[in-house]
Amino acid sequence: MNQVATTPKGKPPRPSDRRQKHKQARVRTKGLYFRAIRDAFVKLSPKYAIKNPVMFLVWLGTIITLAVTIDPQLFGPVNQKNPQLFNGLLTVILFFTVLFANFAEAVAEGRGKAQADALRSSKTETIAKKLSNDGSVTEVPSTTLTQGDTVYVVAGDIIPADGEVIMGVASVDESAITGESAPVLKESGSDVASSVTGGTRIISDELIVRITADPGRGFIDRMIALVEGAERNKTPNEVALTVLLAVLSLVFLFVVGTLPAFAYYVNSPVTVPVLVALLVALIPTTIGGLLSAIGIAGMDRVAQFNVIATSGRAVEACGDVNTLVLDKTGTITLGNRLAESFIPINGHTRAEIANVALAASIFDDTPEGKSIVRLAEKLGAKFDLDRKKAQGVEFSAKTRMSGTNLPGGHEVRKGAVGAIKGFVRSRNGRNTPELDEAYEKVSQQGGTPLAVCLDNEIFGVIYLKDIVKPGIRERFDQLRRMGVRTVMLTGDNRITAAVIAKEAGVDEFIAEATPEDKISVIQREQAEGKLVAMTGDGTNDAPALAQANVGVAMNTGTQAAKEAANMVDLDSDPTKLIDIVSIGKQLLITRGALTTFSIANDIAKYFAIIPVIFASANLGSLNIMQLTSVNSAVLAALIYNAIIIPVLIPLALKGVRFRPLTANQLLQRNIFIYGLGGVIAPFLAIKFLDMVITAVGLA
Ligand SMILES: Nc1ncnc2c1ncn2[C@@H]1O[C@H](COP(=O)(O)OP(=O)(O)OP(=O)(O)O)[C@@H](O)[C@H]1O
Ligand SMILES: [K+]
Ligand SMILES: [Mg+2]
Repeated sequence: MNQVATTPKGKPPRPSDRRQKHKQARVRTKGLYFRAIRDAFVKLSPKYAIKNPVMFLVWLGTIITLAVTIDPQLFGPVNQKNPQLFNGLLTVILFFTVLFANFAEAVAEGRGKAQADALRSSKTETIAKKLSNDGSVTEVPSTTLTQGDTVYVVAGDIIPADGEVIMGVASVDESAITGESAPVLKESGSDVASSVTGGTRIISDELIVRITADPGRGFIDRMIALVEGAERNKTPNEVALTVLLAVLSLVFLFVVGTLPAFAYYVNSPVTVPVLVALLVALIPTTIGGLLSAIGIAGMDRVAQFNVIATSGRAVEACGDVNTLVLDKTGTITLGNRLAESFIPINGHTRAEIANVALAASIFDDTPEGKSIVRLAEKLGAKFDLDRKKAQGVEFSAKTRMSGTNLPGGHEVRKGAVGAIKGFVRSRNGRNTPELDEAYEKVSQQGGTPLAVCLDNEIFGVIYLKDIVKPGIRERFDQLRRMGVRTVMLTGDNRITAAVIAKEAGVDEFIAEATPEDKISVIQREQAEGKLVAMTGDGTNDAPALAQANVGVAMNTGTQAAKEAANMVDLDSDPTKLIDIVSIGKQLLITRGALTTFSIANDIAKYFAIIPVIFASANLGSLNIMQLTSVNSAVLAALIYNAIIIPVLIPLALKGVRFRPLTANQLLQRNIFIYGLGGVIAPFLAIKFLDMVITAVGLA
């Protein structure tokens, strides 16, 4: 198996349609609506109903109208013919209004619940081979494993719990969580490939794993809770809107409450059921009924992209993001930085630099290191020394070099040109203009130059080739139109960074960045009041992921990175951050549009019904809509009020059509469409329903 291809950097970006497809296959949508209907009734219980103040008020109204259906004289004598028919119809309509709102939420939750079922079925209890300190193996149920235990797994076994590989190399089938059937290579020591997830299956070789999660606290457990919505808390924006809607409802309660006095004064008495109807027509039931569905659907849309958000708050925060911090290699570029050629300098031959580069890379496990070994061997280079006598010097983002300490005190190194210059200088070596020429030549092409040295002598430059992902420029343009600034952060040199930044069209770049720089860039943006999103995979990304307002960790990343982030991308595709930001924006826009529509609707309903109620007080000239009677006007308004909820469910779930515009442009556009539409729609619908009701003789 090609090891390079299994690393996240080497993984090609996948078209989103493929992502969508395999995801849908996992979730059985059959029975989704049946289940939602059942759940809509379950949610009638006061325990749930009270969480939505607007709909709770409608629920209370239903009980009042039911009471006056049973006893029309409950609130005093009424002189109305057949009050029971009107009150009964009203009760049914109000009941359906509540039911429709419950249904909207239940449909939104449905997909997550189905997904949770699928995940649960993959969570079978297994027998784990637990290792004791003395090396003996005991078989224990996987549910008894706790943090710090060590287990042994071999081909065919299910990995019993989340953990880090501490010994061995093996391929693992992670389709239970990612839906992707291609096996993933896991090995100890690697920053990105050492974490394993309980419930996945090892398909070759064997591993020793240190357990990192207590029972019931593993990744799959958390995923189940998340997709099921068990841990769904209202986001701050949602809470604020709920409060606003509740306050608005109280204001209308007050308005409607003072109406009888006014009606009495103009000698046009109104009955209690009409007051209830008027209240329900006025309070923002449309958005009240759809609000939580919009939020759940937003999280679900992120899940469709195979990204697990730890909270709705995280998805929503995406909608407010102003700055996107991205690294270069693997995010903006394809990232399978492979050695393309050796450029010898200072009178050395290609064979010489190939030999030194090979010696500097034999212990280097990074994709870059392995590709250098392959190229050098292809050119005939050999490492003749006893490997046991040599010692690898690992690459670190801080030193920006790696290499080997050879017997006899000789040191071979390769790394960023600046780093190698410093290394050679400290050993009294010389730097030549030839080096700068080679370095610039590679950088101008957007490649990464690595200088190669033996002790204080530089042999030349390795050209690591990398190319900008196709289509990335258009995506950054799109983000810019949405008002999102992109900042590229790279450990690479200034020239390479500038070339790639220009080609990709990022707004700003920072070259030769250390891991600490990532945090300080995020903090700097936040200090200016910006909301920052970033993606990362390594342990050294964890602090920056935690610092960012939206942190997306790669699933191939370390446990630390995944815990610090508020989203995990199961496909480990760093560019997905761009999609997530779009989804978050769409969520906020959808909520805003439907709120505008709902409130415009209610105002229109007010002007439709009020004149009819006061018709007998010689205010009939206000009845511009020429509605037939109080009863038919009220029934028409309330039928519209109920029906509009299920009509808008698809829009709430799918989100309003999204265009990359700035927040201001969008606001203006939406106020125009949804505000104006919200005023006109009820007039047309109520007039039509009034005619139908009159024609069939219901009022
Ligand atoms: N295996 C390696 N051995 C020696 N030097 C390396 C190796 N890999 C990278 N370098 C050098 O170290 C620099 C920093 O690499 P690193 O992978 O940390 O970059 P980064 O900060 O992650 O940024 P980006 O991923 O955007 O390039 C590289 O530009 C390169 O010059
Ligand atoms: K309403
Ligand atoms: Mg990197």
